[in-house]
Amino acid sequence: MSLSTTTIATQDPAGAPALATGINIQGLTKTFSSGRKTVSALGNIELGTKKDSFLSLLGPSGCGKSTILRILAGLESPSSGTTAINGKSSAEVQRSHEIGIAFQDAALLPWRTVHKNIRLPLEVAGITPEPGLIEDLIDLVGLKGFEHAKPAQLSGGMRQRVSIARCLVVQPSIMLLDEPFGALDDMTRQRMNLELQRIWGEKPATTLMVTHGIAEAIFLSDVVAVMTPRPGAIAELVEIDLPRPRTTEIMRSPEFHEYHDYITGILFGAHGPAGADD
Ligand SMILES: Nc1ncnc2c1ncn2[C@@H]1O[C@H](COP(=O)(O)OP(=O)(O)OP(=O)(O)O)[C@@H](O)[C@H]1O
Repeated sequence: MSLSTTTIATQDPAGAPALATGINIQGLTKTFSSGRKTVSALGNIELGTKKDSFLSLLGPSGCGKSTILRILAGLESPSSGTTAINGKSSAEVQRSHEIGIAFQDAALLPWRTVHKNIRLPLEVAGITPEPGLIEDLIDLVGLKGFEHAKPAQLSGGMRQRVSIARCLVVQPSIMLLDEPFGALDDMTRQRMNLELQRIWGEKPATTLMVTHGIAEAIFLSDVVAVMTPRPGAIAELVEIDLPRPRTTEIMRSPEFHEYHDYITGILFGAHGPAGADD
């Protein structure tokens, strides 16, 4: 297919530093050891994106997607190699409270209201929210009227919205999203993808999203990094050259289908069934 040449991502961040001003991963490997057993999760990851671009990691189950995200977030340490986001190390990023993280499980505190769950990261950081910030976020994710509801009173989609709002409350310049809508039904997931695109469009942030959804990855991303089975490596970077804002109609366009077929070919062609959702 006629994919554009990659201009906002690189598999050689050291050789193309201008293309790695966002995510910058060089020579990254990760081996887990427990007892006598060792698992080589990541082979040798070289990956760079431009600041404020949206990158998705797509690949077979167990290829190390979440491990990359966790290392970038500073929740896991690499066996070798270096990572940086927006020119900062994971430790610096963590200290500066400019990172928003959301996981598949909304992981809300059940005894706190929507408002207080969203406020939590600021409390932990000892930061007083600007007046109106939490209310604006509640509005942004479409939860007006539910400020004082507890998680148990919300649907799964609403809980994920709270989780996204909580991710945004630190006004992140970096977003790390680990299958944020993986647990939702297709329709809710599509609505959430539209919301996420809108939110990201209003305040761009260097973003990495782990997903199993090929369509979701194409819809949201500037670049999709397709990974090989474990030990994970980047099979190919696919730049998604579709105009923004993207609408659900675009998902029915020939261009979208072309990307879908192309990525499916990388995932399932060379390496057999690879475990993507759609
Ligand atoms: N803390 C850990 N201890 C031991 N092994 C681990 C640990 N975390 C991850 N692994 C292993 O590393 C490999 C990569 O795991 P990871 O969760 O990064 O994959 P993934 O691509 O995100 O998978 P999935 O798509 O199924 O969520 C897997 O084989 C997993 O079992």
